[in-house]
Amino acid sequence: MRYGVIGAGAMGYRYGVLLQEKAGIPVDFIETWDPNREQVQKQGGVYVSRDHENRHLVPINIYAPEDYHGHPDVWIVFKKQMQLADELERDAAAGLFHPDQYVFSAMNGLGHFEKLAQYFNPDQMLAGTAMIATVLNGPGDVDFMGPENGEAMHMAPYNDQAPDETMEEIYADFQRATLGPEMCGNWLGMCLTKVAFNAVCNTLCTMFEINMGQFGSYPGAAEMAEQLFNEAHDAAARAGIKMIEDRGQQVQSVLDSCVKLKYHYPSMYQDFSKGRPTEVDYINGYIARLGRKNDYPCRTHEFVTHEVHLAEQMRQYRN
Ligand SMILES: NC(=O)C1=CN([C@@H]2O[C@H](COP(=O)(O)OP(=O)(O)OC[C@H]3O[C@@H](n4cnc5c(N)ncnc54)[C@H](OP(=O)(O)O)[C@@H]3O)[C@@H](O)[C@H]2O)C=CC1
Ligand SMILES: CC(C)(CO)C(=O)C(=O)O
Repeated sequence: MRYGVIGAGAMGYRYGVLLQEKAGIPVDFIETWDPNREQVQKQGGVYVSRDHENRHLVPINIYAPEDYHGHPDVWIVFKKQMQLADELERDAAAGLFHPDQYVFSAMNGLGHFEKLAQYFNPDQMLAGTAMIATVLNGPGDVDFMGPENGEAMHMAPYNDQAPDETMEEIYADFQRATLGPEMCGNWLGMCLTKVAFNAVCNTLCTMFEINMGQFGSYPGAAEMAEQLFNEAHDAAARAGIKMIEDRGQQVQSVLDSCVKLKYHYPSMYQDFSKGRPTEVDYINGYIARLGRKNDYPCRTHEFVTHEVHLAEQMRQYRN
C-alpha cells in the first residue's frame, strides 16, 4: 500500500520515515509550512537523528498540496489540533482526498476525528495514540527520541467494529515499520486514556519548563498525577466512556514514561518554548468540558488550562 503523510513535522516524519526505511513502503509527504518543505527540497531530504546521534539525510518526496497528484491508499495525519481544519480544507480544495482512501491519525488531544469525518468515510478511519517521543529541531531536521524498537502505539477502528482487511494491512505495515502497534476496540476510551496521560505529562512539564525525567524526579509527581487522573476518570465514567487503563495503571505509566523518556520535552513544551499556542484546550480543556457536560466539574483541569493560557500570554513580558 502507498501512504501519504499530511504534516511533515516531528510525528509525520517519524511515521513516514520508519514506514519508508524499515518497511520499504512508498511514502509521500504533504506540507503546508513553506520553510520546512523548501529546506527538505534544498537539502534533498530530511535529517534524522536518534537521541541526538547518527544524524543522517533520508531522501523523501515532499509537496505542497496544490503540487501533489498522487493517490495514496492511506493518509496519515499529524498536525497540531488548531491547524487541522484549515489543513483539511486546503487539501480537499487541492483534490487530495478520494472515496477509496483510509485515514489514520494519532494526534494528541480530542476533536480531530469529527473534522476528519467531514472528508472521510467513518468506516475507513482509524484512531490512534502514540507513546512515541519526537522533536522537530527545525525545518527538515527531526530527532527520534528513545531506543530503536522502543516505539509503542494503539490503534482502533473509528466505527468500533472489528478491523477490516485494509486496517489489518495498515496494522501489519506499522508492525514492519517498528512502530509497535497494538490493535484495540473502543477508540474513544483509547484516545481519552492518552488525553489523560498528556494532561499530566505535557501540561505540567510545559508549565514548569522541564523534561519528563525532571518531573518524574519530584517526590510529589505520583500524587499530582493521581489528582488529575481521578478527575479525568470520574468525568469519563459519568460520560459512559470506558478507559483502557485504570487510574493506578495510568499513574504507573506516567512514572515509567518519565524514566523511559526522561530527556523528552513533551510536544506541548516544544510549542510553548517556541512562542506558539499550545494544544491545552484539546487536552485538559477537553476533560474539563466533558466533566461540565456531565455535571461533574473537573476543577483541577479547569484551573490548569487557565494556568497554561496565562503562561502563554505572559511570554510577551519576557526578555
Ligand atoms: N512530538 C511528539 O513527541 C508527539 C506529538 N504528538 C501529537 O502529534 C501531533 C503533531 O505534533 P508534532 O509532530 O509534534 O508537531 P509538528 O512538529 O508538526 O509541529 C507543528 C507545526 O508547528 C510549527 N513548527 C514546528 N516546528 C517549528 C519550528 N522549529 N519553527 C517554527 N515553527 C515550527 C509548524 O507550523 P506553523 O508554521 O503553522 O506554526 C509545524 O507545521 C500533535 O497533535 C501532537 O500533540 C503525539 C505524540 C508525540
Ligand atoms: C511523547 C509523549 C507521550 C510525551 O508525553 C507525547 O505525547 C508528547 O510529547 O506529546
